[in-house]
Amino acid sequence: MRKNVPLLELKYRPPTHLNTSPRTMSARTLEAIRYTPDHLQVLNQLVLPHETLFERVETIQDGHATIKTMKVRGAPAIAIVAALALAVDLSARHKKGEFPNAAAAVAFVSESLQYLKTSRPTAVNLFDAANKLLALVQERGKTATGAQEVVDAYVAAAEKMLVDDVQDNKNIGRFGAEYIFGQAKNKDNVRVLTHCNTGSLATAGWGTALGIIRDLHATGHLSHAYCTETRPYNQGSRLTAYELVYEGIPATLVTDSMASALLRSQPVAAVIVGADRVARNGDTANKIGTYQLAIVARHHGVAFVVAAPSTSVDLSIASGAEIPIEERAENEVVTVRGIVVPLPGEEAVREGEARTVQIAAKGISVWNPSFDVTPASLISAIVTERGVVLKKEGEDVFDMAAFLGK
Ligand SMILES: CSC[C@@H](O)[C@@H](O)C(=O)COP(=O)(O)O
Repeated sequence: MRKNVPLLELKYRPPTHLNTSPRTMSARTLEAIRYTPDHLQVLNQLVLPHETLFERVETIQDGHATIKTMKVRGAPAIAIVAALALAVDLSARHKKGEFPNAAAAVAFVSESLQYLKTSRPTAVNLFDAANKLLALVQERGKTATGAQEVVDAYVAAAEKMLVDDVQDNKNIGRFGAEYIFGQAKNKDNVRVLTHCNTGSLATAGWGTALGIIRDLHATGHLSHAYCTETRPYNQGSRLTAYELVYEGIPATLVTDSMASALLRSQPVAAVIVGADRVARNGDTANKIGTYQLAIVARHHGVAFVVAAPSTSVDLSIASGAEIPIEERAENEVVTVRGIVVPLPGEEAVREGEARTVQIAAKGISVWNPSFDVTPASLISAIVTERGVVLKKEGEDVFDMAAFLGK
């Protein structure tokens, strides 16, 4: 067996005042979305891990801005925040008597969903949720005698999305953990690598790829998790690392450029990632850097597992070539945000203060695609809440339509 090389261990500890979730499988799961009827608060992920700041979302404009600026991010969480932002806005307007009849409420829902869909382009969950909610409200509008029935139907469906996502994630966690443990060669030393953030902060709770890691840990089958930094936005070092430390899961942070060296030096059983959109053939768009991890995993004979709810599957597209890839602002690449820490010998001025600093040469041009597409041929399995999708013997692609019975 290969010797374990000690790698940089996570240094910071999360604040102790964070809220905990009452969900059954872990009393310590973080939450990004706090919702009670008529009241929505979203954890501002731009200031994590240094600050815990919940911000109120009252209107669809608030919801749109929260998603676009990535205060909330992660495919399932984006969809749920959009749905709930409209739920609280719709209810408030209805209470003020803004909808004279059912048709007016349906029209407002339709326009609002159209607007919310313009917040971010790659993750399909937002579009899937918006289309389902619109269809439901249009149907209800046909028989409703007043706006109240339309509002009630919309709010109930949006709230159900929040509840269902947690349960779906727990099923993904269970199926994925069984699959990875089942195929691991060394069951006494199951190590996994993950990319970006796919945990409680990226979903309604629990997480997809990180949900599998939680499940492996909860069942005593995980030896160690590695998470990438995930440049340029650092969802790995800021958010996944935070969740792993918070939950007490044995974990080590690596920079993105260390993945090949890690897979050569450690007995990693699987690379596990989330998805923003899965095409009919299984090609998967996920956070930039996922594709190169899949190539590295293939080179080292390591399983490459995608974990996503079926709401991330877009059966309307044949392959990943049709997935729109969001390009984001240059400043995400040339700057980093953090808190001031004194270096040895340095005077500790303004220690702990949040700062954004320029790290690249001024004037350099930047390309900042937020996602890339991993071809199905490099993916070993796609884990959904309905089970594990595998390729047929000798085939290079998945049949997602057949798996979903469509
Ligand atoms: C369960 S979240 C799955 C993906 O959405 C996640 O891996 C990812 O790529 C998130 O990207 P982000 O740009 O942070 O929204």
